[in-house]
Amino acid sequence: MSSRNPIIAVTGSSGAGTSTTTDAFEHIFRTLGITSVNVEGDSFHRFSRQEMDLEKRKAREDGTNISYFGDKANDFDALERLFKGYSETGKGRMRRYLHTFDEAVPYNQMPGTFTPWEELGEGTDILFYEGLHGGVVTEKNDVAQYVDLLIGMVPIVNLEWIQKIIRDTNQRGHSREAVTHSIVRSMDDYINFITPQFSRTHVNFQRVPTVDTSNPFSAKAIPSLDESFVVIRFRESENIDFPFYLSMIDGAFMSRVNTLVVPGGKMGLAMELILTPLIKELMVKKQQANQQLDWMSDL
Ligand SMILES: Nc1ncnc2c1ncn2[C@@H]1O[C@H](COP(=O)(O)OP(=O)(O)OP(=O)(O)O)[C@@H](O)[C@H]1O
Ligand SMILES: O=C(CO)[C@H](O)[C@H](O)COP(=O)(O)O
Repeated sequence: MSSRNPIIAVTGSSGAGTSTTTDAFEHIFRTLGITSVNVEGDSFHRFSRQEMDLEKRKAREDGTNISYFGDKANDFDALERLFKGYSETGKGRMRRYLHTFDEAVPYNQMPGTFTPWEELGEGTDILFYEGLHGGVVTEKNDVAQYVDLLIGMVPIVNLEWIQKIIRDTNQRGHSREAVTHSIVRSMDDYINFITPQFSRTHVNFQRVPTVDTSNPFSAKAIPSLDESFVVIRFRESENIDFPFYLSMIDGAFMSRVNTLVVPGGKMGLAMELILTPLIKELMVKKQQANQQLDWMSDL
């Protein structure tokens, strides 16, 4: 963690809604006049789509497994290096993984490829990461230690699968069977690398549908926000102004001493009310750390 160069990470599985959540953060950054550098977790995959297909085939032949949730297919060293480097110097390197033709055409590349690495950070206030591994800890890597504000985006698993299946078939050109197969193939890594992160987060936003999602593999549409509630769990409940949230968010209630539940339609408002003071606090600490540094260099 670093007061001078804070890192915010939204972590969640594929299809959980981390990209969608970025809009809420960008809105808060704009309102507070914060310049952020946005890093997409998928850019730390080790392989292009074509290479990954080959790796999957090799793993099948060896009787092993590889998935985008695990350490074989992602470069946790590089992710940890970026977080460490940014927290120390406010700089680092990033690239993008291009999923669709719409994303790839401006770069004159094919979907499933990476853009070249580029330098980032100069003149930014905050690094904002959204992706699969913002809170990952393994025997070899500890990415979570550098994150100042870690947010979990975690729909209940049936909803997560529906979101993934519908997004991957409609927007990324995969067949329903291929997406289903990738969910099955990823299960071990899901349990070992993805879910443990949600016990390290400062706040989790868990969307729970109020419509039947019992067969996610046959779902035709994503339950809407109005067809869901959002369960918001805080790691520490001291200093959290629950009475304020309850008075501001129509239909909100507490289900546990550290857990607020809001109607799905109020998710954006809840995110703004909850995250704005946390982000402001990071900025105040940043300012204080910089003032201290200036003061020391004047001595
Ligand atoms: N709160 C929500 N209400 C309705 N649909 C949602 C919500 N959040 C996400 N979705 C839908 O779920 C799908 C997946 O969301 P998104 O692309 O943000 O996931 P992601 O976590 O960024 O996935 P990946 O890491 O694989 O890119 C999208 O089609 C998005 O529109
Ligand atoms: O969302 C994902 C992981 O977060 C994708 O499964 C991964 O990025 C590979 O993408 P594609 O299937 O478009 O090649």
